[in-house]
Amino acid sequence: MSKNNNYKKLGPTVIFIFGGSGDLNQRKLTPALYNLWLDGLMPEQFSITGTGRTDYSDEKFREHLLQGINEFSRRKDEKNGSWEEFASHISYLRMDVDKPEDYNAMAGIISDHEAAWGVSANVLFYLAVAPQLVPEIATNLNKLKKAKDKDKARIVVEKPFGHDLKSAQELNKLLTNLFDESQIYRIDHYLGKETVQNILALRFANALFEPIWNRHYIDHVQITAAETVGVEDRGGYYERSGALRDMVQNHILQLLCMVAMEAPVSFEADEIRNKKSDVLNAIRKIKKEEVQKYAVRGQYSSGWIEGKKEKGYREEKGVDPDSSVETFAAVKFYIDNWRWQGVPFYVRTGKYLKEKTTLITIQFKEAPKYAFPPEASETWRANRLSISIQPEEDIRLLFQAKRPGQTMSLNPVNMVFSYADSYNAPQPEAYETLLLDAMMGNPTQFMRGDQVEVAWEVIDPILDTWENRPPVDFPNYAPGSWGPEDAEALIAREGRNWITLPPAKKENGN
Ligand SMILES: NC(=O)C1=CN([C@@H]2O[C@H](COP(=O)(O)OP(=O)(O)OC[C@H]3O[C@@H](n4cnc5c(N)ncnc54)[C@H](OP(=O)(O)O)[C@@H]3O)[C@@H](O)[C@H]2O)C=CC1
Ligand SMILES: O=C1O[C@H](COP(=O)(O)O)[C@@H](O)[C@H](O)[C@H]1O
Repeated sequence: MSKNNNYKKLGPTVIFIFGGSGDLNQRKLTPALYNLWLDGLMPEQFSITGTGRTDYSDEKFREHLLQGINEFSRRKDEKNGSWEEFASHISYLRMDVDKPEDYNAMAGIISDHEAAWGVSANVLFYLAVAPQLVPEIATNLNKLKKAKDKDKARIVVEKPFGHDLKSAQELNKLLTNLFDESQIYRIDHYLGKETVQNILALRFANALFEPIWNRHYIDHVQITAAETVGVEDRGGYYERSGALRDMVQNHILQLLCMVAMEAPVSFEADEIRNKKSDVLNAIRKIKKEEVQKYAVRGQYSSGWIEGKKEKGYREEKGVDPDSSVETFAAVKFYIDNWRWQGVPFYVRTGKYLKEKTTLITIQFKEAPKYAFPPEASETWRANRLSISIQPEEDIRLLFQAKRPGQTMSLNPVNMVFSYADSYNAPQPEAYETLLLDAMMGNPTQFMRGDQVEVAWEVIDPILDTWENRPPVDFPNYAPGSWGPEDAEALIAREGRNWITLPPAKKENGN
């Protein structure tokens, strides 16, 4: 959003990353800042300080981050001195967020930079830590004079925001007591993905989809966010989270909002957020006694993927050997408003699934009258719009076509828009877009407090029910599968099936 529209040169900025020694910083945040710097989008004067309890020297910390650049960044270290120059802006501060005295060093870092630069700097506090640490950090930050400067200081809070509705409400209350709402950036990195932002362009910059984008023409919507990795080293975090909190409460509900929202009248931050809030408010709350009908949970066992034996979730580091935390979740939602009444939205997400794919499918209804001979085609459900968010980045419109030949034989074909074929330039990563937005003070693609709370209201009954009714059949899916059988049944009993897509280039040759 920020890049072309209203990019302006940023003022001197001091960045602190709480959780600097953690996975997110190594995997996404530092690579994003590095790419912004390579693209000339970082401020002229800036510093980045990572924090954590791990005992790093500045040098070791930079080495750790360089590994992340080489493994995860869209641009690796080209060994031309760029990384060294960028890394000279990075330092490490060993601190425990629970110790108020450790925050004094932060005040010192800010004032040292301001003295060296001769200006009052902007400060970005990025909280890349588990939600239970956020209240402590926010309370301690509030004692720093600079953090209270609403024109200069911003606080980015990672998802999940809170642990449930109650804690999210408490956290919102705490943060808005301590800081001005304009300083608080609740991040959901899916909102920074190019392909996600493009949903707004697809829907609201084209007139052709709107007339059919409703219950009269759409049979159902599917959202799949599948990963081929397990929880890796994040067992400690995941044990307090699970798939529903980690992915559905935030990323998946935000995707659902993008598909289901009404047209905004402007691109003002609050206008977009209001339209999304309307969707979240209209999602039917699942009654506790109906959770089993609407939601399915799963946990991966040990098993083989690509010739390699993988551990079951219960054997992962930091995980309780009897854990009932779900690594897979599928839910059927309904949105009770005029546009979507009666249209099911099936969503699913999980670790160690068969494919890495984030895919939104809009399945249109059957043709009202099929004049072709029945043998012409096996399917009447041929009209489908597939929005591939990642790793394929394309949009496909599936429709029936006549096969060449003397018989009337039909088969579905795709009209494809592919990012790679249409644009040469590499796409920025989500965190690049969002970090730039946060530095610029553009909150459009961040969550407002009320949105987060309503999303918890949607999820809480499922969480409560699952927590109070431990699963009897865990583990219940093998790595490399599409999750538990019950997830297939959730959709199959309504005469539908989960849709996955082959790479676009292979699909049309049939
Ligand atoms: N990893 C990812 O791909 C993504 C993560 N997120 C979110 O980011 C957040 C962090 O996740 P992730 O990086 O994976 O988690 P990690 O467990 O890898 O990192 C947690 C960080 O918190 C720090 N920390 C924990 N306790 C303290 C303490 N008492 N004092 C100081 N620092 C502390 C750790 O530092 P140390 O151990 O050195 O003390 C570490 O740097 C989560 O909310 C997650 O949902 C969001 C999107 C993607
Ligand atoms: O927020 C999270 O997202 C990642 C998946 O992000 P993606 O951009 O690679 O799709 C997920 O692995 C992680 O568990 C979760 O915390």
